Amino acid sequence: MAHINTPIPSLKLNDGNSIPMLGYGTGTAWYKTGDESSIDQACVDSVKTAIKLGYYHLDGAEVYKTETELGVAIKQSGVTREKLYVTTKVITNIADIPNAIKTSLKKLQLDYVDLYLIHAPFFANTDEEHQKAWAEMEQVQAAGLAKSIGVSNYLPEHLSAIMKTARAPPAINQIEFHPYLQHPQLLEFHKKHGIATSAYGPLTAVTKAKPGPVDDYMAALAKKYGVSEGEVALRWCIDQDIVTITTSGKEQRMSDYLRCATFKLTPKEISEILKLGEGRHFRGFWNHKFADDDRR
Ligand SMILES: NC(=O)c1ccc[n+]([C@@H]2O[C@H](COP(=O)([O-])OP(=O)(O)OC[C@H]3O[C@@H](n4cnc5c(N)ncnc54)[C@H](O)[C@@H]3O)[C@@H](O)[C@H]2O)c1
Ligand SMILES: OCCc1c[nH]c2ccccc12
Repeated sequence: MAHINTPIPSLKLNDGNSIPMLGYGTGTAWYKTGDESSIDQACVDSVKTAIKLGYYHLDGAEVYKTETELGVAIKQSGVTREKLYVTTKVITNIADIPNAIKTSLKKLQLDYVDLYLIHAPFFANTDEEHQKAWAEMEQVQAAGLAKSIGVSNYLPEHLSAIMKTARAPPAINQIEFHPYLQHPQLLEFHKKHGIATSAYGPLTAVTKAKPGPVDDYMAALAKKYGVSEGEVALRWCIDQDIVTITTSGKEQRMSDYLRCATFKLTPKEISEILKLGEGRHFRGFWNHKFADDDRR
């Protein structure tokens, strides 16, 4: 399998740390619904393949029940800790975040994660509950157990609640993002407060939501750049300074998707996809939770 030599670009976060702009996820395809104690060897092998190919940013979560697999793969990869960028997220044990990170680190066989995220805002009903959780995230960071701290699936009202008492805005908000879910108001809020955006589900327009209004244009761009539509979808996020999280169990696809580092879309191409996509709405995750909020 050819190794793509073009380096993945990085983005500087508001805390001074840098994050690689393409990450390999251990949710979706790898999410365990049953018992966590048995090791999913296919997941371990795929993470090792991803690392071997050059995915040094790895995205996990306690709720995926794959932190152990991620830890084993990291250990067996032979790649030094400093070269890797490891994210995990808290939601199941949100009531005691300092303890939750210790449990996650043990499974990951790590001393620290590069990024620790609150997985979703739905555990809290009041500003005070949001603020208490965020204060515990700050405690985890101060203890050196997470280099950067952030959130996921937050809307402006959730971000505003924690920012009333936070020492600094979250470094990043990981959200579903693709041409059919563009969140213009949320992205504007992020920009105003120096919060980076990360995209999950970046391939949605080309994998889950066809047929759709971006299809022909994405196909033409894929032809122009000699890549697949998947790489165009990933590059479209990266070219908007969005940290992009994808995944696959197929080595060929993992390898192909790294080609998104080898070309750049023009500003006109980026805005054309925005324009074609904004007429359609498609949410792959969390339908029941966001409902009318989707266009924000
Ligand atoms: N924070 C959150 O709430 C949240 C939610 C969802 C995902 N995530 C993270 O983001 C990662 C990526 O999310 P995603 O899987 O939605 O991203 P994605 O849009 O990149 O889709 C990847 C999925 O599509 C499949 N796929 C890839 N190429 C394909 C092709 N050409 N044809 C058909 N199927 C193809 C893969 O097997 C994989 O299951 C997850 O693993 C997880 O780590 C986070
Ligand atoms: O990140 C994947 C989305 C997801 C699946 N199960 C969850 C439980 C809580 C928060 C997010 C998720």
